[in-house]
Amino acid sequence: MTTASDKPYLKLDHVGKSFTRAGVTSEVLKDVSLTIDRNEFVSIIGHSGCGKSTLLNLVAGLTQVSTGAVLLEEREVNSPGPDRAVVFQNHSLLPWLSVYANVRLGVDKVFGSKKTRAERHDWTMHNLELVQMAHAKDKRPSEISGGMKQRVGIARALAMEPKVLLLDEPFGALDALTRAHLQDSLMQIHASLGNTVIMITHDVDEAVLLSDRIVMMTNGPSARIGEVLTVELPRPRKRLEMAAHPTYLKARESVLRFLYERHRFVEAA
Ligand SMILES: Nc1ncnc2c1ncn2[C@@H]1O[C@H](COP(=O)(O)OP(=O)(O)OP(=O)(O)O)[C@@H](O)[C@H]1O
Repeated sequence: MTTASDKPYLKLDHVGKSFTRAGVTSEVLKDVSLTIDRNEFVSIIGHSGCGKSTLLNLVAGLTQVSTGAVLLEEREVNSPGPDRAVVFQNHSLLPWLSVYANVRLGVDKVFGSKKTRAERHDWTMHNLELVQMAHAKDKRPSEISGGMKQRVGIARALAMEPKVLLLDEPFGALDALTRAHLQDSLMQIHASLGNTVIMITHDVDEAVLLSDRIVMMTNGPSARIGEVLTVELPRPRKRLEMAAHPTYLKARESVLRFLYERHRFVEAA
């Protein structure tokens, strides 16, 4: 018997994407198929320029597929929507608004007719508290650090209660310590809210620590999924315990071998 839970939550069905510029067509992605379960945390890793952001933009609905389809709960995705929130590497907060107003903007957009003003205020504060930024609610983006801006960007995305959270190298521009703190926060948020997350990263340790599965892309052009690794580590995961865990080390080695042996990046001449 088929039940609702048997159906794929998010499905990339033979997705291809080409861009045409000045009459020249280049195929970036070719025949990418993947199904992602509700609550799953999936990382996408691959060399620079292989098409990771393109893939995320297709799921976000910011770009259209050339072939195949993206389906969320069996409905085709072909435009952006609040059910899929994106957090970019370069925090995209509105500089003239306070931290609070940046999050509240998204809350009003999604819940304007469903929640009262007081409820929208409480929900905004709740999400700022989730990322430990409530104390800075009245500050402008220029008055807070890069890590804090990224926290606010995540709060803004979470506050919209998206079905899928799309993270495009969210911690890429941060120092190692801040990055570690935010990774820990993200793991806690994922554990308590059970979001479905797709995260692009270049950081092998980040991918192994956070993910249920790691999708490894081949080099472009015409990039495809080369391998998918399931990370069989129990949760909650503690970074210090993981560092010496045999499963962690094995997963890390598999990803490194994929990237640096089997699909080594060769700079175009
Ligand atoms: N709008 C566009 N028009 C034309 N080409 C594009 C467009 N967007 C992306 N591309 C091309 O698609 C390829 C993949 O780009 P994409 O940004 O998806 O790669 P990436 O894997 O995310 O790279 P990085 O890791 O460096 O961020 C590149 O060759 C890029 O030039």
